[in-house]
Amino acid sequence: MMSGTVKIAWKNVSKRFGNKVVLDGLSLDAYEGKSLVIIGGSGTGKSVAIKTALGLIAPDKGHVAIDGLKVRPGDPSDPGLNQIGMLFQSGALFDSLTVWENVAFKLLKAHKMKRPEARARAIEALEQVDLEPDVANRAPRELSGGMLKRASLARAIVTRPAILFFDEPTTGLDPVTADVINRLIVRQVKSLGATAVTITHDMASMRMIADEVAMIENGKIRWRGGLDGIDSCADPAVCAFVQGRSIED
Ligand SMILES: Nc1ncnc2c1ncn2[C@@H]1O[C@H](COP(=O)(O)OP(=O)(O)OP(=O)(O)O)[C@@H](O)[C@H]1O
Repeated sequence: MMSGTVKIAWKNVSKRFGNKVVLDGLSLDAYEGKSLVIIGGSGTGKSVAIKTALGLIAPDKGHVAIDGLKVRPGDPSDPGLNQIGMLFQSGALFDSLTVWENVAFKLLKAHKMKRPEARARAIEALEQVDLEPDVANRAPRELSGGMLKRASLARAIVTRPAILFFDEPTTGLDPVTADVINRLIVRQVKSLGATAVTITHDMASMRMIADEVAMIENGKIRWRGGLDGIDSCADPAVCAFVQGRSIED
């Protein structure tokens, strides 16, 4: 088990939709400056867990704390929520704005930054995801799928957030773009000290980016540990999942 300062803590979080229990007393810590990867079968509540930390879904029971302070869902002044950069699975950009305006959206709107400075920051973020500065003035519809994903990632990191959430960042990407994304996640954590929480089904990506892995099953954490625990098959269900076998095999 890891030690250090707890940045994000899910404390006994439960959430149901109708009569479907999705999270059932989920408790999990994400440590400062570390990369936590969440794995688990489809529909087990991984995205819902992240959305409770983003303040987008309010738990029925329990709570999420950032820096020891309870997150206030929907409150734009919440100090924890303001530290978060998020790469959504869809990663949609506004087509009415240029790429740089999309990337700098939060700097322009929330931080009220002047346009030349915000544009320079956007170009810097685009460079970090290996996109050329000439992409800045283009419309999102002129970009390929992989370039869009990179631009969405640039938007997530442009505010230099202390916390980054990635929901399936490499899904549907070619191996080269997936590698850029993986390296970027590692760089954000290792050089900039960010805390990263990533949901992924991509086991190669998990191996590249994880300091620790947590597996969700039936709305709670089934297992957590390092990659060594996966390789030594500390929990047969986890190693079956990672190897892509059903547990009956
Ligand atoms: N806003 C909502 N209203 C109703 N049901 C929801 C809502 N959000 C999620 N769910 C349900 O909660 C369950 C868990 O969804 P979630 O998106 O967290 O799964 P996941 O583990 O991220 O799955 P996947 O790996 O397929 O993305 C699903 O059955 C989903 O339909």
